[in-house]
Amino acid sequence: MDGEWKRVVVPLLCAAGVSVFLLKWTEQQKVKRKLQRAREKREKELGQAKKAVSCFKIQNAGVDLSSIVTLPLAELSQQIRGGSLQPDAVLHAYMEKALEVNKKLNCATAVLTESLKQLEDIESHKGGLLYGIPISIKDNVDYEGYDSSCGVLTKLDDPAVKDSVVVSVLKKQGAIPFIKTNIPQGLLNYECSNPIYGRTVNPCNLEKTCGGSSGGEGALIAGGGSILGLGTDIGGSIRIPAAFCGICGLKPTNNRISLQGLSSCVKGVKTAMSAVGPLARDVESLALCMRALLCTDMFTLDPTVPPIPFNQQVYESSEPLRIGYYENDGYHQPSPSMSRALRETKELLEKAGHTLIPFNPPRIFTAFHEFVARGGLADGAVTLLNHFKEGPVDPGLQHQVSHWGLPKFMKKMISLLLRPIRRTSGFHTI
Ligand SMILES: CCCCCC/C=C\CCCCCCCC(=O)NCCO
Repeated sequence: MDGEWKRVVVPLLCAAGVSVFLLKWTEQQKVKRKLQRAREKREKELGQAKKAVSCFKIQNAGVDLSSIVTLPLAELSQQIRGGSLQPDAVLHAYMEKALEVNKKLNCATAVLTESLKQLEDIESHKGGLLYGIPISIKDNVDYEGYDSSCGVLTKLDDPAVKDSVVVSVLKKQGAIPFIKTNIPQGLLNYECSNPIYGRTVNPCNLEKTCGGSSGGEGALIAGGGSILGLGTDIGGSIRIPAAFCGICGLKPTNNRISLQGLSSCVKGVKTAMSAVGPLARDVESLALCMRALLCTDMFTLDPTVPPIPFNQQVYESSEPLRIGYYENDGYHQPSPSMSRALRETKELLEKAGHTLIPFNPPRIFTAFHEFVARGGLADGAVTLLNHFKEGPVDPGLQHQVSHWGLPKFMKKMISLLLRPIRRTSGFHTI
């Protein structure tokens, strides 16, 4: 009897072991293939862009593309409008520069080769505020036919069915979105790395991060490969890469600019919402982008956006302003260099005649832990974690993902244990 039992169970156990191994191996192969497909797609687009630039250069030997990318946005726009520069030359000039910058910084997730087709009827947008201006968009901003990957495998091979409202409006204004830029996985980090497209680095120092989550934008624009870009920001995702890369960025009030057609790994969060905003080399360019976006087309395409146009009068006014500022929010510690920069800015503004008023932002602890962490993970992080199940987690996010994935009773226990020191630890909310 003893021997018979073994003869049945041992092969069964072996078969089960082999099946589990095969299943795991098949899953791993599937993940590898998916990653490879995404990377090959990007390589193909980069190759197509390179070819398009070469062809353009052969056919237009007299055009100096390298001088085009040195022009500030206002001047570039003026020259295109005046006819001394052609939109096709400008687009190819930026494509060439973006390819060069991407080689160094790894900041692109896709080249929108569709943009070359947009040139065919670009003349019909001659009245637009951004007529003929090539622009970059962050990976999570939907552009028809392209993935908005957010750096997770679940969102690959799932191209957007239509343009986001911001892309539609900018196209109507004559802008030509030509490249999508890299992000940290899940858009939840101030670094810029994900397992699909890798890490983007800072153009000022290749050893350093470009910041995140709109890190690809920061790097590409600061490197000279784009003149204007769109990012998104909840807790610093436009402002941090802009600061790290030495360019300008604006996080407008939430829903000042339409959020329709933006991809994310969390759904329905109302307590800490993302905002769309521009990044560029100078403030004037940010203002031009806001002016272009805040138009009837946007208010019609997305009726949830308050129809308040850009206030040119306020923007141009030289009236002295009362400006609120704080040096430290009592929660996130600024580095000494940040404090110094803030003080220097304050002094410059005062010298220019403005009044600077210190204030303490109220209840930062509550804002972060209750609104961002608790609100963002209100379903016990189920939605977010589902996006990480299929494939590799970026090392920069592994720590957080492991915490989010702990069984509920363990989270409760740790939360109880940490409650006495709740002001210095946020674990009980996460
Ligand atoms: C609203 C989503 C929050 C998910 C909760 C995660 C909990 C803690 C991590 C907070 C990190 C927030 C980083 C936000 C970065 C950012 O601004 N991303 C922009 C996305 O458009």
